[in-house]
Amino acid sequence: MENYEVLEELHNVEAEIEDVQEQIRALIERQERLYERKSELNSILEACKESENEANNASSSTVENWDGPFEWDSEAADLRLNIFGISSYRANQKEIINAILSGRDVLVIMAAGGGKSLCYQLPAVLRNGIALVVSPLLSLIQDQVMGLTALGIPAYMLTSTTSKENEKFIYKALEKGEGELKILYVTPEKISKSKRFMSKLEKCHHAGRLSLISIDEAHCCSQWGHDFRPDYKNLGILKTQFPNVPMIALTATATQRVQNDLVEMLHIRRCIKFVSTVNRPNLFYMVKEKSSVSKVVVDEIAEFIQESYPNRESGIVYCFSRKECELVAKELRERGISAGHYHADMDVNDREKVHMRWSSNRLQVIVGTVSFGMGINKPDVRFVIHHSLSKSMETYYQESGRAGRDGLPSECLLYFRPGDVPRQSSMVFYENSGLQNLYDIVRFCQSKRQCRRSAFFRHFAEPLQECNGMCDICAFSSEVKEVDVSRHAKLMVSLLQDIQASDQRSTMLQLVEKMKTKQKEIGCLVVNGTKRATCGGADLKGQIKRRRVQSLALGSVAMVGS
Ligand SMILES: Nc1ncnc2c1ncn2[C@@H]1O[C@H](COP(=O)(O)OP(=O)(O)OP(=O)(O)O)[C@@H](O)[C@H]1O
Repeated sequence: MENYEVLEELHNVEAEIEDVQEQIRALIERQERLYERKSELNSILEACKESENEANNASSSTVENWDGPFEWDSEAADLRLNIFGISSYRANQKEIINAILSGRDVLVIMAAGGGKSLCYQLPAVLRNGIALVVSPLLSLIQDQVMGLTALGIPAYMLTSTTSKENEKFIYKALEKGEGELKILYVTPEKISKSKRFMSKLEKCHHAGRLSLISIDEAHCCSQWGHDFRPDYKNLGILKTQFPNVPMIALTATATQRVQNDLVEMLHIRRCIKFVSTVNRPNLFYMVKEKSSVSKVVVDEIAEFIQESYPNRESGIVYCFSRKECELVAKELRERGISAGHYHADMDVNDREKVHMRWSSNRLQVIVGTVSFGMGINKPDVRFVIHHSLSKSMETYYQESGRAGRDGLPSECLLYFRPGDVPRQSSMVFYENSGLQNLYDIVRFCQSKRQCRRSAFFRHFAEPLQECNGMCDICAFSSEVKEVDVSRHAKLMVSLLQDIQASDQRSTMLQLVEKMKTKQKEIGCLVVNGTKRATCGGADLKGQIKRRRVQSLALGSVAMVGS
């Protein structure tokens, strides 16, 4: 081949590469627009399904004035003030209570700390008979029973920890109406596994003494929710067996899909729905870049706590793994912060001890995995720090929402680094929409422009509200410099495709090394257009591989780009 021929072909190839790059750029832009449109369409679809459901259930769309007046108004007000010690209702509480007392089934979506408990506890006290409350966690139940007992309300629980004596008392109260019992808490397992309990409940109902049924943390019914509990699936039996007993289902968060799902599963299609805003105006949301050096991350967290909370105000630090959680707690202690770890691998007594020490302010910080979750009722948690990102927007909303339940200003700080994405993606890979949910929160973390609060509104399909400078984006919106990293991204994708085509495996760090070598090799950044791996084939293995490649690409592109 002559020199001039080589040069000519080189020019042609370069021109073609430029052409391909242009096309890729256009395609990526189009893909971005399509993603946005897809999410808009999904929201519209959910809204359509919702209005269809409402049209089918004519009664739930009937506008009724749940504000009153009702015949029980003064008795309810008296109980609220003199038994519960609450001077006025919060948003929706009165309406929910009235709907329940009118005998209707009710679905309540109310943010953490909004005051859901009063919505079923007050009607339970006001109505004759016994109210059944299904709640997912022993600790949650214990807290509630303790609180009610302190108010002088006869509340009991029937769980594995109930003494024989109390069990006898409860069964007598259910069967014969003897003794004073107003509110009975059980876990969902009791409903699905104890025939004896169900038969006593049947007798109670038969005698007209079952006043209402409350399903707490109702999102656990839906496998689309963030805390699915298989035993919640069987709770539909309650409405089937006791159709005329009003049921109230309560949760802090439920997307439209979860709401539809749980209404179906609990057989309360004609329920009245009360949806309060997801907005927690007292929470300040911020995302910080996480160093790849773990010591630096702990240094920063310790500094944040010591500087912002010198009076040992309470906080939570969420970690990804049990090991990490023990290590971070130890390192915080070494930096002078009183911290204890909490995870599912610990002995129940040790776990309970840490929880109690933290609840009574003897421990400032609890460093936990996701298992430190539902049932945390501490109202004065001033900060929730995520040492690693959560697996979805919903989970993050729930976990960060444990801050500031007393309504006072509190902070939610999330440490994000792209390198944390693959370890989360391997955990959520087999969950319904697991990767999709993970990528939503990755977008939340990587966003340099969108108000954090508005991201929650969009996620829960709620109209936007003012943030009032209560997130890092709105408070410190500095100049965002745009850098075009598409060439890096293309190179990375081509590397991943090569790896996939040759059936190799690679960690994130190996990938970064490969990327650096490749960049050195070629001296400039071009896409290897000729070595395209075939991603076709509808078999599961192929799909799984493709999704792995996508998930790696998402983390590593950002890593190299940053
Ligand atoms: N109307 C009210 N006025 C003042 N305080 C209230 C009112 N209603 C409830 N509270 C208080 O607010 C706090 C939170 O209430 P509650 O525990 O019922 O919240 P929740 O909605 O169940 O939250 P979570 O989902 O986090 O469990 C409690 O201390 C409760 O006594």
